[in-house]
Amino acid sequence: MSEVDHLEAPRTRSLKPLATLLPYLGHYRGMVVKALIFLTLAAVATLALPLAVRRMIDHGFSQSDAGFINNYFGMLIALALLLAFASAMRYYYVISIGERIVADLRRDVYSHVIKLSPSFFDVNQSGEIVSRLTADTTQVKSVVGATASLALRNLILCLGGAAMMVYTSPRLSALVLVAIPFIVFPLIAFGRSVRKRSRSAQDTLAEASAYASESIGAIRTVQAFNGGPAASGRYGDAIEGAFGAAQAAIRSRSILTGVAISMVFGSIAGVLWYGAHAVLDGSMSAGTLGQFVLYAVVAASSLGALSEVWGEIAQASGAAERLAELLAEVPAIRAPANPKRFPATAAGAIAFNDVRFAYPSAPERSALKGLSFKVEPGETVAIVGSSGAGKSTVLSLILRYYDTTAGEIALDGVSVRDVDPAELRARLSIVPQDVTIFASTIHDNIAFGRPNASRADVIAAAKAAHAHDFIERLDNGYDTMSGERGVTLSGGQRQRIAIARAILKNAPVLLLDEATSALDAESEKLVQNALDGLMKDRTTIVIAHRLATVLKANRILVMDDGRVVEEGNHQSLVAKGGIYARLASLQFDGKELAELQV
Ligand SMILES: Nc1ncnc2c1ncn2[C@@H]1O[C@H](COP(=O)(O)OP(=O)(O)OP(=O)(O)O)[C@@H](O)[C@H]1O
Repeated sequence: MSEVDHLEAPRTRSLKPLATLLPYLGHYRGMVVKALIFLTLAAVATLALPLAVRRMIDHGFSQSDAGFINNYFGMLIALALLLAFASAMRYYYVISIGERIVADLRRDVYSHVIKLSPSFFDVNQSGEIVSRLTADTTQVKSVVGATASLALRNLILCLGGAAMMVYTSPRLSALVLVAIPFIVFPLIAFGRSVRKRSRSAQDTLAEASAYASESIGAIRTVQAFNGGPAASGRYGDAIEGAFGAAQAAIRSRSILTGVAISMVFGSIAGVLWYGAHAVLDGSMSAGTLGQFVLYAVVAASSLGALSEVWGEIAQASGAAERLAELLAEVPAIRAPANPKRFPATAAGAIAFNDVRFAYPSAPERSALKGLSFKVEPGETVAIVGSSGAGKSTVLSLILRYYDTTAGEIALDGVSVRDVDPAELRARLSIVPQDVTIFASTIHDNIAFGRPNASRADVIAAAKAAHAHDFIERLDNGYDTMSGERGVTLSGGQRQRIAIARAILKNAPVLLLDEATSALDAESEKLVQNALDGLMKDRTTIVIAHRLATVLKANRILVMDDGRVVEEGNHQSLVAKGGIYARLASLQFDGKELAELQV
């Protein structure tokens, strides 16, 4: 599947997707074998119990032999102890395997998802992906753990019970055989409807979860627009929808259970009635009838249990399919088979050569339409242009979040497509407009691009970013936890953390998306000073929103509709009276501009 495809609800109804889990089980062969041994042992012990019961009825009671009774009771207790031990061990191994596998699966799915390119996240909601990571893996866990063992145990009991029924009394078994179609047919019919309804309940719930995670993530916007009641209403409707779907599944399932039990036990009563007559006319011993009935109960109740777990297994199969889909996503951006290397000493020269590009999620609309420009090593180039001109796209393509549709982008003379993306990104630092602060310490946030950096390096970077003073004033200094999204930090502080992060990474090329949000004069000055330090001796491409930035740039590229339409410095471009002059007069402080033009 290509990465731009939207993930869809699973279509298959088979249990095949569960095969995805086999390689995981394979890693724990020893545990699986032990689980199977104890499972079989427990089932065999259960099946042996009726044999002892029959002996007791036929011989024990009739001969009134106390020693005989003692023997059989001793056997019975030994069997019960074996059953208890085997069941305990089975539980231990089976549940451990379930937990182990789901841990592996979660780790693999997360490691895979984190490698997928931005184009995948353009079309798939992050809430839905997280729901797969948690809800779907949990469902798989319940199956690999409890449910699979329950199914297997009941299968053994059902088959073993049936075999022992035939062994005990072929005549009565033939009667049961006649009843089987009446039992199996409704099971199959209802089983299907249960599966269909459960899947729709699951899908509805996934949608509701995605909505909840989106609105909780944007809680400020929701509250600012008094969107709470509307959001609650929408979520409530979604949950009611999920409840309705679950209710339908429950209804089918309870009908299934009721029908199965009444068919099974109805048949048993019929057979018992026939058997009782056989005992009366002397053609069968009471013990044999008792043994047969016990086996019939074992076989029938395990069949009933099988019908119940079937629904769960089918649900987990759907979950496994969704996870398999996610694991099958191929990252759109990968390292070539034989990646080229950049020159050992990084100069930081960037060249766009007739680059054309349309976002994979909107292939019919070109974002860049033949863009060419060069940035020399150490140069600072400001990009300006109206909203939607393609400025952020330029940065995204240098970072190779996406591949160009046509044309080439080169760093230090090597096409970005020909190198390992990790090596490319090691040479680039980005300070984005919307800074991400992870729920971690300030130290870890600064060291995000260099996790092994020493405290001294982190402090040096923070000082250069003019962030040290405010960090020192926090309760725990560099060890202060920033909130889930760094909510405790102000906009200017967050930006300085991002600048410190970039300084610590010390890459030869700096990509800067200037924040449009108005910082107060003091913050702005601090951020600007921090940036000046960062831009020194580095190739810098900056999406400029401030007059100070364009004045400092060696060159200004003016973009419009995916192309460079003007190029020069501030004075020459203002003098030209074109797009830049118009943009500048709107965007930058009019008074300052007027002074400059004098
Ligand atoms: N992830 C995306 N998927 C699809 N289209 C996109 C995506 N990001 C941007 N675009 C489109 O590409 C075009 C260029 O967008 P870009 O973000 O590069 O503009 P910009 O000049 O940075 O604008 P702004 O100054 O408003 O940030 C726009 O038409 C935009 O709608």
